[in-house]
Amino acid sequence: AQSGTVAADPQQYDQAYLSPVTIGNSQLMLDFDTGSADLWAFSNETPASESVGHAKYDSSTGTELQGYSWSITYGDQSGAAGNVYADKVVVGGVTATKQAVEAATSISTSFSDNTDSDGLLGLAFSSINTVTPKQQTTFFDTVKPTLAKALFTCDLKQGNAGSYTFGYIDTSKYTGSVTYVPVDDSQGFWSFTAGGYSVGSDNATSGSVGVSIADTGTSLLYLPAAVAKAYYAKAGGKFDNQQGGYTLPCNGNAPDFNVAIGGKTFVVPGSYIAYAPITSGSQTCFGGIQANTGIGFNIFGDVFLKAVYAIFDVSQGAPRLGFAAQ
Ligand SMILES: CC[C@H](C)[C@H](NC(=O)[C@H](C)NC(=O)[C@@H](CCSC)NC[C@@H](N)Cc1ccccc1)C(=O)O
Repeated sequence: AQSGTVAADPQQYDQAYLSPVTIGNSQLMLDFDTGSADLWAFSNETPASESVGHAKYDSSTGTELQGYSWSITYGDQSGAAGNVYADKVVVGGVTATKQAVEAATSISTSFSDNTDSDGLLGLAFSSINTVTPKQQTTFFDTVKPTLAKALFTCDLKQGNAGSYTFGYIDTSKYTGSVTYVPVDDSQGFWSFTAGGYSVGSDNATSGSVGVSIADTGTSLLYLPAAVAKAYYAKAGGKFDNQQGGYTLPCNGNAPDFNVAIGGKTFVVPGSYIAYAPITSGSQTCFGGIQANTGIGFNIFGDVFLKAVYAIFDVSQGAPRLGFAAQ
């Protein structure tokens, strides 16, 4: 049975985390994304003008799935599209001998401009994979039957290399016990329900954060508008239309954000919420907590995930998420 671990290297401000992946004979840095289910990469089929500075998948090692195609759009209106190959994919020593690899023939500018990332490796449920005429499986679903345990874990860090594991839980990566919560995979996401919250030291959690997805491919923590408002009221922040979100002082006094999941309280340090100066050298920071307006659910992105050890587990049949403090 297979198991393995791979580094997750942070970009500036932990905007995204990139991991080395071998596809055929190509070495690429991919953004592992539990919020989508396509494995796509810059390729020899991507226009040169769109792939400057990127490593590219050389599809000559793959077997083209004739007549297959893919096209994906993300919440930030970015996206990509292209053709499909079956090829060998290796992540941290775990091998998928015939994985659907989606070679991009067109890519939106936000991906072309981010030269650290050579594509995405989707880890949501394969039910939202975009390949037609026959939907394909994610890397995790492809290797799942061969894994020692049908699960993968995520250990992201603030400003430091973290890791993903496949097939095993690294008990040295967390403290205390793991709290498991049920996952509703009906929309293809790792969706769970978060409970009450509190700001700073006042521990009387109030309200209910509600339906949330765990999304390693989203940088920030998107919460109900009322919760974001309550946080920034305590943090001395304000909604800045020009910045398109809440900002707060970068002065190191941002209060922690506490949220109950499965009856256990997890703490997002205030230092993660003073996310990044709005312009370099500014004393005003863009907030790591923003309102989920227009999304319809909360997104527990990297600002939250780097505060915990997360276990994406289908070993029990029904999918579940495990969280532990790190
Ligand atoms: C507007 C598109 C909606 C959101 C929907 N798409 C999705 O839900 C896709 C699969 N997932 C996503 O757009 C989001 C989760 C839902 S947010 C509304 N996760 C993937 C995102 N983090 C990938 C990414 C990584 C780096 C840079 C940018 C984007 C659809 O196709 O209908």
